[in-house]
Parts: sequence; C-alpha cells; structure tokens
Amino acid sequence: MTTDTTTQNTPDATTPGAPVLDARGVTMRFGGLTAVRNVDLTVGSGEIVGLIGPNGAGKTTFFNCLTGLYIPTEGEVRYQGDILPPKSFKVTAAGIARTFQNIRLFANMTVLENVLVGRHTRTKEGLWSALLRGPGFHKAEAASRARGMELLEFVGLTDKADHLARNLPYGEQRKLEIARALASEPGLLLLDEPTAGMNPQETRATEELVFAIRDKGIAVLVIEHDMRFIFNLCDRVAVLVQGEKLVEGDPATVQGDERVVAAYLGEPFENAPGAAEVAEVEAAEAHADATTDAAPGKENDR
Ligand SMILES: Nc1ncnc2c1ncn2[C@@H]1O[C@H](COP(=O)(O)OP(=O)(O)OP(=O)(O)O)[C@@H](O)[C@H]1O
Repeated sequence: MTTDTTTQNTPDATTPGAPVLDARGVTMRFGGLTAVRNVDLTVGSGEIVGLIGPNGAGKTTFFNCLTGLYIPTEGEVRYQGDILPPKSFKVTAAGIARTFQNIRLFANMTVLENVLVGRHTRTKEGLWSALLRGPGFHKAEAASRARGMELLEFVGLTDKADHLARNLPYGEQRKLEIARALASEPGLLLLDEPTAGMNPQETRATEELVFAIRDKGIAVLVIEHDMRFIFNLCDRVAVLVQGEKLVEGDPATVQGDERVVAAYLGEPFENAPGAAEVAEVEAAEAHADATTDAAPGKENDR
C-alpha cells in the first residue's frame, strides 16, 4: 500500500455526499489467511454507514486497516482525498477517530482526564511549555478543559467529570469512549460495536447520540451486530462475509437480500449465487410455473 500523504483533486469533502473516506481494493492477509479481500467502501460527508457481517467476517480487521493499526497488504485508503499515513496517531491527527470493540479507557483516570487524553492531537503546546507551565500552557489547558466539558455535556456525562472511569456503569463507559474519540475533532468517526452489552434504553440513547454526531457534520462508519440499531440508524449498509463485501445498499435493500440471510445462517459464501444468477433461476422457475399451470389437469395439484 502506498503510504505517502498526497493530495488528489477530489470534490470538496464538505459538500454533502462527497467522499470523506474512500477505501479501494483493501486486502489484509495474515500469513495464509485472507481476513479482508478486495473491499471497496466509501463514506460520504453527512452519512452514517453500517458495516455488518457474521463473526469473523473481517469487520474489525477492515477498521484496523482504516486507522493505521494495520497496513493493508493491498489497496489504498484515502481520507478527504489524501492517502492515509501508516501510523494510528497520524490517522487520528488527519481526522479519523475510533472506538474499540473492547472498551479501552484509562480506568484510574477521571472521566474528564480521559477526554483530555483524546485531545492531544489537537493541542499545540510543546514539551517545554508543559514543563515550564508558562502562560501559553495554562491558556491551552483551560481551553482543552472547556472543550472536554462541552463534549461531556454532549454525551450526557457532565456530572461524572470527576469520577474515575472505572467506576462508571458499562453504558456510560461506552459514552465516554465516544467523547474521547470526539475530542480529537474528527471528520469521520468509526464505532466498533458501540451498543455491545447495552440494554434497549441505552441502545436507543446511543442511536440518538450517533444522529447528533452526524448532525454536527461528522461522518460515521459503524460496526454492529444489533440489526435493528443498524437498520434504524444507517443511510447505507455494507455486508462483509468471509472477508468479502457481499452486498451494499440502503437498509431496506440489504434487509431484503436473501444472500444476507443465508450468510447469517452460515451458508458458504463461495456457493452464494450472484444477483444475475438469482434472476436467471427466478425467471426459469416462473417459466416452469407458467408451463405447469397451463397444463391440463394440473389446477388442483397445489
Ligand atoms: N492479527 C491477526 N492475526 C491473524 N488472524 C487474525 C488477526 N486479526 C484477525 N484475524 C482473523 O481474521 C478474521 C477476521 O477477524 P475480525 O476480527 O476482523 O472479524 P470480525 O468480523 O470483526 O468478527 P467479530 O464480529 O466476531 O468481531 C478471523 O478469522 C480472525 O481470526
């Protein structure tokens, strides 16, 4: 994969629908195992896109390829037209933030301190300023704390700012992870199973939170196993099966696609028919039905 940060003549990423994320031909191999194979995916500005698929389908691996944790074996990923740098902190600085499937908070730091950690890519005060604690440092620190409190208010954790992260209930820890990700002021937020382990009320609140994030102009790509959550939330859904993108479309199209149901029930992907083959089989069946119906003496067979 190319790792230079080069600028392409792409549409203005602030235009509604302009690609914020453009992943092309992403393949990730671990030795003999191809976890992600030739996946294309775009996320437009103002969009919420869902990534679903059975366990082991390659969703998290694909996320890791988007965030610099893995360098794809093949393919390239562009954020606002620029090829992503190969280090996760540079990807965050470029404008992509993420949460993790397994919550990764600093358990013994306060809620506010966790958010402030998320701001480090956006603070310009250097080491000397921090050590000398000059006026520039204090000003920057006050601004960071103010922004941190704003984000806690946004996710509904204002009154927990001074609590230790480890003392928060599970649902609030997930909210804090989102606040920390937002602290890097991203243009694209990647959420890996944000409702895992939540009760229905918490899931509903998370749905509202993701809409509010989108309304702030941040594009969202979300992995989730909760189908109701995904189909309520997303403008577009892509389905990964055995590392390959099987189907992509609006929620109604994806929900109604028999291949998606089959994939979740465990039918092997290699044998899954393509759309053209399905159409051909359906046409042949319709023709056979018409012929049978027309045959004398067959009316009462069904
Ligand atoms: N670092 C790694 N080394 C080797 N194999 C890996 C590595 N990471 C993932 N895999 C394998 O790649 C495949 C895809 O895993 P991945 O975690 O991306 O799937 P997933 O769709 O996120 O699954 P889940 O929904 O269960 O989280 C699996 O077979 C997994 O065992």
